[in-house]
Amino acid sequence: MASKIFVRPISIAFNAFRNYSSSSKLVDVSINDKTGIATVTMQRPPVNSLNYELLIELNGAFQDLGSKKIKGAILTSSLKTIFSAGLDILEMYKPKPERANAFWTSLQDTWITIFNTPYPTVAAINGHSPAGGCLLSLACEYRVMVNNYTIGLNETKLGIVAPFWFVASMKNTISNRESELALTSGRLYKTDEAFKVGLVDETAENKEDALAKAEKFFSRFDAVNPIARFLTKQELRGKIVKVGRKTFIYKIFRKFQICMMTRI
Ligand SMILES: CCCCCCCCCCCCC/C=C/C(=O)SCCNC(=O)CCNC(=O)[C@H](O)C(C)(C)COP(=O)(O)OP(=O)(O)OC[C@H]1O[C@@H](n2cnc3c(N)ncnc32)[C@H](O)[C@@H]1OP(=O)(O)O
Repeated sequence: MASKIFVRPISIAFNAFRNYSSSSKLVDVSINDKTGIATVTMQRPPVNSLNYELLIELNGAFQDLGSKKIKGAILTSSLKTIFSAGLDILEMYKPKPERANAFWTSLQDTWITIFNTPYPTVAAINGHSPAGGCLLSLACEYRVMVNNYTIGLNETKLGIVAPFWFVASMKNTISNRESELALTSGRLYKTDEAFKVGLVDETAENKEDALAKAEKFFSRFDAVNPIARFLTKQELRGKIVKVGRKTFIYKIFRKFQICMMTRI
């Protein structure tokens, strides 16, 4: 039996941008009472493009799950053929500086939250997952992807530069060499190709199969102390988050991105 939990309303999560708040539910969160597994489902048709509101809801959902006793969380999509199309291009087209700032902050915060959860995470990638969609899946600990879709950081093909924390997330998952080849060419991998290089950990026939495989991943930790597990995760991922969040370069880079966005 699955119980629903409410995602924090956008207006409360980010009062400074009340004008942009939305009451629509872009993220569904359910927790299976029997298994203790949470499923976080993005539901922003047509392509789950990541706008400010969706990011705020996603961040809130993963943060709230930190206060629940869950076994793990699965990130997936309600759409038939798309996991997420990445950043909402409309957010990058002539935005107001405040909106651009809020958008980038929400993107970075969401990445940090998912990358750093105390509980295990799996992306059940049930559709195409370019750019920011790929980033979301890389923030999870494990990826199961349905056959015959595409995934990757294709920014160079769009004439844009993937921020260094996108790159760091890729390098945290596949080799430096493969990351270089993939990022410089803006490669989108098909599911089987992504599996071969380790960008995804398992392939699946369909969404149900992906969810079942995702659930199975959590059983690896049945005999593991959750605090020891989390501290180990932090040991492995902490440096990347620190670089992503605090450095001077990060601040400069963000200013640069916002500057680019507001000038286009
Ligand atoms: C991108 C230029 C911005 C320049 C600004 C530069 C500033 C610096 C910023 C630096 C940013 C760095 C990091 C960037 C990360 C990103 O995530 S960028 C976004 C990258 N995303 C993509 O490349 C995906 C593009 N979309 C697709 O490949 C396909 O749409 C799909 C996801 C595979 C789905 O295909 P299909 O099922 O055939 O549907 P479509 O008909 O193509 O699309 C349906 C409608 O959805 C709209 N749409 C698609 N993607 C997006 C998106 N990312 N944002 C907003 N809207 C999107 C598409 O236009 C269709 O709309 P309608 O025509 O109105 O139906």
